[in-house]
Amino acid sequence: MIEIENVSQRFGNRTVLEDISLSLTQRRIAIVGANGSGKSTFARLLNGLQMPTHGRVTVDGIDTAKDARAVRRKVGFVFQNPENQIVYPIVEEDLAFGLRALKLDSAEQERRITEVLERYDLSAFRKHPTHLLSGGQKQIIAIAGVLIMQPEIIVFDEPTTLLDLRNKRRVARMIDALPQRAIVVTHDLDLVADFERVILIDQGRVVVDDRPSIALQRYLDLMA
Ligand SMILES: Nc1ncnc2c1ncn2[C@@H]1O[C@H](COP(=O)(O)OP(=O)(O)OP(=O)(O)O)[C@@H](O)[C@H]1O
Repeated sequence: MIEIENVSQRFGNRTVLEDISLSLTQRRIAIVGANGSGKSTFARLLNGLQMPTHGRVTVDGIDTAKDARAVRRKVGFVFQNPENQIVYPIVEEDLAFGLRALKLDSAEQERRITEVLERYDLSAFRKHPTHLLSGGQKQIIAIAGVLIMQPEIIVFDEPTTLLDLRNKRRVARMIDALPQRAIVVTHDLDLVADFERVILIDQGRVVVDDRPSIALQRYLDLMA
């Protein structure tokens, strides 16, 4: 479980998140809000990419500010732009990169790479140069690179923003099928319409925390 206790985030003298306390337990949670409302900052706090200025974030009791590495083993993070995530020139090398940190033996690495490529119908791309993939393919490979680590929770920061309709649907299906818990920051309201919980952030504060039918309508009202 992710526990956020009295968290505020400041950059210089600017307050981006103000006194947020939440327990994130549901299987599918969406974070929505206007541009600049603080959603990505919130997401980055959840796996220790960002430490809170005030308060604390814990994952199963582990404080992100004390052991970010242990937290990152539990909480994977998918960036909006896969260019931030793909580092190696060949698909299979990129997938192997994260696994090395887990110190798995080579047979287990191989098993996981084959399994994730098969599961997402990507086997033909195994030896493919990553820079020749389309934007949509890059995003799918970037997500596969997080899933292969088998984190318990996955945070997605606007995973469909750069994608065409077909790839948006593909990523939506990937998220839907995940056995893990997922927390998704998005402007794509269709993506999260069936989620269990939607948190609306406005000007750094949680203004609605409810089921989608209520929270998404409040978001639409706020944007009107
Ligand atoms: N590292 C940083 N240093 C300074 N300011 C930052 C930093 N990270 C974010 N900010 C500022 O915090 C505010 C909130 O940014 P954030 O990216 O969290 O918003 P967002 O809700 O995700 O926006 P969008 O929907 O446009 O992606 C912005 O004004 C941004 O410029």
